[in-house]
Amino acid sequence: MVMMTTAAARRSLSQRVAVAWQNSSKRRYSNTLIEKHGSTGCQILMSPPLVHLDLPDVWTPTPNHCDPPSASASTSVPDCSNGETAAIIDGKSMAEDIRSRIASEVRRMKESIGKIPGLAVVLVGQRRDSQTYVRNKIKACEEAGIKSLMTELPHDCTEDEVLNSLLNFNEDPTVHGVLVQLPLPKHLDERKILNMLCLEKDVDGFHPLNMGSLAMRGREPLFIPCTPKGCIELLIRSGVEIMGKNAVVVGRSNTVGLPTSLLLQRHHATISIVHAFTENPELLTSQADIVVTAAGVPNLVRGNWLKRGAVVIDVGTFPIEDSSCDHGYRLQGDVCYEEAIDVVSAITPVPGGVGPMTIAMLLSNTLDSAKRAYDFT
Ligand SMILES: NC(=O)C1=CN([C@@H]2O[C@H](COP(=O)(O)OP(=O)(O)OC[C@H]3O[C@@H](n4cnc5c(N)ncnc54)[C@H](OP(=O)(O)O)[C@@H]3O)[C@@H](O)[C@H]2O)C=CC1
Ligand SMILES: Nc1nc(=O)c2c([nH]1)NC[C@@H]1CN(c3ccc(C(=O)N[C@@H](CCC(=O)O)C(=O)O)cc3)C=[N+]21
Repeated sequence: MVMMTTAAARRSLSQRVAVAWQNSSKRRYSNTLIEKHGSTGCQILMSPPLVHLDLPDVWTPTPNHCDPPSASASTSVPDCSNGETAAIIDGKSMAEDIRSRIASEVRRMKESIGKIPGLAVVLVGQRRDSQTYVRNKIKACEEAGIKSLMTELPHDCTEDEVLNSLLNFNEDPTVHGVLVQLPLPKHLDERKILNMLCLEKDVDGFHPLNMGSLAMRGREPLFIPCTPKGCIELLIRSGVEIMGKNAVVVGRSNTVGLPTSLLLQRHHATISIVHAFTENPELLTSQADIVVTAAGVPNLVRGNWLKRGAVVIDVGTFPIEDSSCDHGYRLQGDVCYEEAIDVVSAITPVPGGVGPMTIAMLLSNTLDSAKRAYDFT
C-alpha cells in the first residue's frame, strides 16, 4: 500500500484517478450502448440506458464549467465567457431524428417477427391541454408505426371505470405501454390508479417500484420517466458534460422534478433542488452549471438568477389564454427567455424544446417494452 505524505502527492493521485475514471466511465457508457442495441443494431438514443451510481472514491472535476460541444452534438453550445448569444437547443428536430430512428426499428421488428409495439392511453375529462398532449402522442405513434389505443372517460367517471380500462390494457398482449394522462380529476385516487399499472407496461415510469429503483444504488428501473430522460438526451445531444457539474432542478414533483434530479445524479452531477418553500432560490440557481426548471410558474427564473454560460432546460409549459393561437392558448415556460438568452450558453425554447422530446421518449420506452416482451434485439 502506498502512503501519501503530502497534499501535492494526494492531488496528483486524485488527478490521475480523475483521468482514469473519466476514461473508464466513457468506456462503460459505450459498452452499455453496445449491450443494449447490439453491435450492429440501430442506436436510437445518445444517452445510455441507465448510468450506475457506482462512483469512485476520489474524483476531481475539471475546473472548466462550460465544456466544448462534442463532435456528434447537433447543437453547438458556444463559448460561455465571451458574451455570445445563447444556442437554442432545438428539441423539435432532435425529437424528429429520434422518432424516425424508432420508425425504422418498428419496421425492422415487423419484418422480422410480424409484431409491432402498442401504446394505450387513458384520458379522463376534457382538459384542453391534456387533449392536445394525448393527440400529439397518438399522432406520433401513428407516424412511427406504433399501434395506439385510447379510452376516453368523462370527468365524473368512477374510479372503478378507470381501473377496469387499465386492467383491460394490462391484460392485452398487443399493448406494451399503458399510461394514464395526468392530472386526474380530484375525486380519483391517483396513487391507487398508478399502483394498478402493470410494471412491465409502465412506459411513463411513474409506478413507485420504477421510481424507487431509479433512486436506489444497484437497482435498475424497467423504464425511465419520459420528460427527465428527454432532458438528459437534450443535454447529451448538445454536447453538455453532466458529470461533476452543479445542477439545480426547480420543482420536486413525482413526475418531473424528482425523477429529473435522480437521473442527473445518476449521471454524476451534484444536485440542488429548489421548491416552493426554498428561500432565496436565486442564490442556488446562480451557481449552477445546469438549471432544469419544472415549476409551471411563467417567468419564474429571471436572467439574474442564472450564471453566465449556464445551460438551461425549461420544462415548464403553462397554458396562457390566447384566442389568436390554434388551440385557444399558447405555452409559456418557467424561464424569462428574453433575459436568459443574453446570459446563458444554451437554452431550450417553449414550445419546441422539452415537449417534443417527452413524446419521443414515450415512443422509445414503448419500443423497448415491446422488444422486451418479444425478446427481440
Ligand atoms: N414539456 C413537457 O414535456 C412537460 C411539461 N410539464 C410542465 O412542467 C411544469 C411542472 O410540471 P409538474 O412537475 O407536473 O408540476 P407540479 O405542479 O406537480 O410541481 C411543481 C413543482 O414546482 C414547485 N414550485 C411551484 N412554485 C414554485 C416557486 N415559485 N418556486 C420554486 N418552486 C416552485 C413546487 O414546489 P412544492 O413541491 O414545494 O409545491 C413543485 O415541486 C408544468 O408547467 C407542466 O405543464 C410537465 C410534464 C412534461
Ligand atoms: N401520464 C402523463 N404522462 C406525461 O408525460 C404527461 C402527463 N401525464 N400529463 C401532462 C404532462 C405534460 N406533457 C407534455 C407532453 C408533450 C408536450 C409537447 O409536445 N409540447 C409541445 C407543444 C404542444 C402543443 O401545445 O401543441 C412543445 O413544447 O413544443 C408538452 C407537455 C406530458 N405530460
